[in-house]
Parts: sequence; C-alpha cells; structure tokens
Amino acid sequence: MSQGAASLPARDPQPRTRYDAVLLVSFGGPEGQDDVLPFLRNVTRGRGIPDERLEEVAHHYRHFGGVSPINDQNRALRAALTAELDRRGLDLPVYWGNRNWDPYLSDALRAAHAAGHRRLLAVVTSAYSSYSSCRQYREDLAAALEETGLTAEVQVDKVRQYFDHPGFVGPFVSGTRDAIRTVLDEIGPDAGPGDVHVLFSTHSIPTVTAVASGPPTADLGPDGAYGAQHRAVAEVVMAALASGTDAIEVDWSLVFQSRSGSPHTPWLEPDVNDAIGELASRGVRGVVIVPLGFVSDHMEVVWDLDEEATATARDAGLAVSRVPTPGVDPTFVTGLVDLVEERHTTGEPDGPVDRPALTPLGPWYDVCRAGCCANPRGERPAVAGLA
Ligand SMILES: CC1=C(CCC(=O)O)c2cc3nc(cc4[nH]c(cc5[nH]c(cc1n2)c(C)c5CCC(=O)O)c(CCC(=O)O)c4C)C(CCC(=O)O)=C3C
Ligand SMILES: [Fe+2]
Repeated sequence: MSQGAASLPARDPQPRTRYDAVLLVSFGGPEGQDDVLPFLRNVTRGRGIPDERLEEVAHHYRHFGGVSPINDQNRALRAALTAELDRRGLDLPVYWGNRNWDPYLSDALRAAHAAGHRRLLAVVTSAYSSYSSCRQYREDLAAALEETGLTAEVQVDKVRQYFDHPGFVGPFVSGTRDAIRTVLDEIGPDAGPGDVHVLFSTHSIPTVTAVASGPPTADLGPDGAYGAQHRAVAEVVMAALASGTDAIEVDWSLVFQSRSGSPHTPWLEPDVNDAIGELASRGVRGVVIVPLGFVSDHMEVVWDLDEEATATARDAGLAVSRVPTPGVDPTFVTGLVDLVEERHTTGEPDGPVDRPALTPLGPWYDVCRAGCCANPRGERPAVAGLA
C-alpha cells in the first residue's frame, strides 16, 4: 500500500478500563411480513422516505417470508462467542442489541445494567470504517444510553474495526481458494487462471461519506479509509492465494453493491452487476464473488449477490461461485474473542498486547479519533471515541 499507517494521526493515552460484559451490536432485521415496513421505517428514520419507495426494498424481504436471516445469524454468533469466552475462562456474558429491530440496543443496555454490569465492550457486526459501518453504531449506542438514562452509569467501549484481523480475513482466503476451483471446474477441463476473475464486493456508500471515512486528518486516497481498507484486505487475500504449494494468481477488482438513495447522488462504483457485464464482454469465463464487506449471509448477500448478481453472471454465460461470509466460522469467532481479550486483559486501548493486523493500515484505532467517519448530515454524540 502506498498510503500506510505513517499518514494516520498519533494515538493518545486513554484511562485504564476492564469490562463486565460483551455487547454484540448489529443492524437487526424483520422476522415476519408485518415487521418489514416498520423495520424499514426505523432504518430510514428522520429522512422522510415514502412507504412506496420502502416497498421496493421490502420486496427483497417479502420474497423470504418477511424474514431477514440476520437475527438468527446473530443468535448463532452470540452462542458461539459465549462458548469461546467460557472455554477461555473469561467471565463475560454476551448481551445482544440491534440498531433497527428487536432486541434493540436500549433493551440490551437495560438488561446488562439490571444484572449489575457497568463497563461493556461492544463488538459490532461490521468490520470497516465509515459512517454506516462504524460511527452510526457509536451514535446509536450513545442515544440508547440517553434513552435509558444510563449515560452516567454505564460505559460502552468498542473493539477496533477488524477488517484486517486474521480472524476476519482467514475465512475469505480459504473460501476464495475453494470458489476459484469450483469455477474452474464448472468452466471445463480447458480452463486456466486467466479465465477467472475475482470480484470483491462491498456495500456502496455515498462518495462524500467514503471521503469522510476514517480519521479526518488521514490521507487514505479518493474513497477514504473505507476504500483503502477494502483494497488492502483484497490484496492480502490475493497474496495469500498466490503463495504456497497450490498457489494461484487471478485478476481481481473491488466492486460495490446494494446502492440506494437518489440516483443524482454519487455513490461508490462500479456496481457488481455492471462489472460482471464488463468482464463477460472482455471474454472472461467465470467470476468468483467475495462478499468482503459483510460479516454474515444477511439480506444484502442472499438477495443482492445470490439472487441478482448470480443471475447477472449466469445470463451473461459465466460460471459463478459466491464465497461464504465469516458467519460463525471458528476462525472468525476465535478472532472476535481475541479482540475482546486484547482490550480486557490490559484494560487499556492500544495496550501492550499483541494486536494482530494483516495490512499496513492496521491495527485500527481502539478509540475512534474526533470527527472520525463523520456523517455529512451532521454529528450526534457517540461512545468509544475521543470527544
Ligand atoms: C456500509 C453498509 C453496511 C455494511 C456494514 C454493516 O453491516 O453495518 C450495511 C449493512 C446492512 N444494511 C442493511 C439493510 C439496509 N441498509 C439500508 C440503507 C443503507 N445502507 C448503507 C450502508 C451499509 N449498510 C447506506 C449508506 C444506506 C443508505 C442510507 C441509510 O439508510 O443509512 C436500508 C434502507 C433501504 C435502502 O435504502 O435500500 C436497509 C434495509 C442490513 C440488514 C440486512 C438484513 O436485513 O439481512 C445490513 C447488515
Ligand atoms: Fe445498509
């Protein structure tokens, strides 16, 4: 990477803290047809989006009976985290709360407080830096503390963004290796590495939000920390595949999916479907789709990739395979508990412990910089940051 850690602002000393419980923080999703519109109104709250427009997105959920897979995935992740914490003898119960659906963050905070917990360490199901994937969760936690009247009593810190932690990256490496083989087999016996292209896909965000991602004084390129982090992780995955006994080298690119908002507002491009069309016209015969931006197989993965992008590829005559998300892969679960332990053992951010990171950008900040991942629409109070 040309833009390395050297251009990031310095870290400040923070007070010593140890934790009473882990707070698993996620997006939330509907669990039946009647939940779908209220859920979408929650997601878009404050922006006056008409129900007709929301009904277009609702269609994805309606197709699956109004049920998003995300809540069951979080139930499984919570159970897996609990088991791994127990195995290590760490006495940290795991509470679970969502930004947009039941169980809400405020429910989780009330339950943790009622059980006597005062210092919570949040693990968010989101690996990268941007307003939607980091700061908005920190703001929603601050708002939930306000709402429950617990601001003065309960402290919520957060483990660092883990885009380049080996626990998050590992499952993508093995999954991508397997998927390349699957696609080569599907193309046929004459297929070679030049026939396949790896598409690393992540959520598109408005370009202004991308530029504002990461610490305000960092210079991480035209799409901010969000773009730089994804490119750096993709490079790590491809470098891992290019080494060892069964080394393979194929072309790759970073693409974006699930854009919403006004068509007049620029969002990160190219869209995964456009990229697939472009590859087909260049004579590529197969694509591997890596959902690099996502932690579990939720709606953006099972609809936008498995239904839409896969159909785009098949219609263009391409072989296609989608790599699994980390989900509850033991490597990922172990990695998340390592991240918890990293903060819990020393009780300090940026503490004197091993803080593994696979890209020159990391390890990312334990405590977000002031103004980090700003929302172009304005700032709200946030936990787990400086000022
Ligand atoms: C970066 C990013 C992640 C990854 C990080 C993370 O995982 O947090 C993510 C995840 C998710 N996004 C999700 C769902 C939605 N995102 C929306 C809208 C938006 N996402 C955005 C960005 C992201 N989103 C943005 C800039 C918007 C528009 C503005 C706004 O509304 O903030 C909308 C509104 C309708 C629409 O506009 O399409 C919905 C329904 C679900 C749940 C899926 C399920 O139910 O299984 C998940 C995990
Ligand atoms: Fe989203």
